[in-house]
Amino acid sequence: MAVDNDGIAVVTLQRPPVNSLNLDLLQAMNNTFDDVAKNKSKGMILTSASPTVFSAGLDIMEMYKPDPKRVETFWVTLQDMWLKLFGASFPTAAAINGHAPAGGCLIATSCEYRVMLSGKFTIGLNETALGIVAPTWFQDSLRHTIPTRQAEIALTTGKMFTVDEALKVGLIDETAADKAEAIEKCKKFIKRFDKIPSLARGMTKQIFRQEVLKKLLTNRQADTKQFLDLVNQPKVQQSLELYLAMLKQKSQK
Ligand SMILES: CC/C=C\C/C=C\C/C=C\CC/C=C/CC(=O)SCCNC(=O)CCNC(=O)[C@H](O)C(C)(C)COP(=O)(O)OP(=O)(O)OC[C@H]1O[C@@H](n2cnc3c(N)ncnc32)[C@H](O)[C@@H]1OP(=O)(O)O
Repeated sequence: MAVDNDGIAVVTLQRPPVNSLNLDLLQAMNNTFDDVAKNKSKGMILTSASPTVFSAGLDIMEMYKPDPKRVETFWVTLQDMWLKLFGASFPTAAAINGHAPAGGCLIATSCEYRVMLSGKFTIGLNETALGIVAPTWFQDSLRHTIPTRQAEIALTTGKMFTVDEALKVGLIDETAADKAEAIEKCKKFIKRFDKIPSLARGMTKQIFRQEVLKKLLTNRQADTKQFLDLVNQPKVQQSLELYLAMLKQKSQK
């Protein structure tokens, strides 16, 4: 992960090939979010070092034949990442310079503003299409971004939106021709707050988001147990094995 700082922190996810979210990347993200808060940056922009993938979502290898202690730490660290990002008092924006399926979409929808590169990229919560249920807080992040009815249809169908569709439904706020333009547009959004007192802004955002945050905070243990029960089911392990094989086969074509 690289951080440039000109008052606005540009945080670049840098875990080739597809920025899949494993324990190490999530821990690095959490440390970075803490640093951005401590450094009193004007705001933070999340982007990717890959030219085609913003983030492929959760690293499936963390869930396949997992070590019991590590997989629990993995989930708790993912919860922490979301609580820090969705609940950040500083302004946040995502310069989405590639595909953003599942957990990649979670990161983007946890930010306050999204600019995505025009092109053949897709974004969405595709969990149901993979035979799994998007956790409540994943669903809440989407419901917080697009109209409830559109969110329900997208979640139940596991819809991956094209860039045009995402713009139309409000899943992204703007498009850009390239990464530099996406970052500039995100900076422009963050600079809108230059004349707004940051304490009032931050508290207003937290009040606006508190219901959703509280839901996970009060249900953390149950949410973790639900995940662990699911991931340890032989049938789920079988599906993960098949899915991994399918991804490998596709990448070798
Ligand atoms: C599937 C989960 C099933 C069960 C989970 C069970 C229980 C869990 C319960 C609750 C959790 C619910 C929440 C889940 C949220 C998630 O985020 S799950 C992850 C979902 N992500 C995806 O489905 C994306 C899969 N990837 C892709 O579609 C493409 O890779 C992508 C469009 C992002 C990029 O395409 P491309 O540039 O062509 O790259 P390749 O496909 O060729 O991939 C390059 C190598 O990267 C490996 N890889 C890709 N995605 C992942 C991943 N998410 N985790 C680990 N590894 C991944 C891919 O296999 C290639 O590897 P190789 O080079 O062959 O070694």
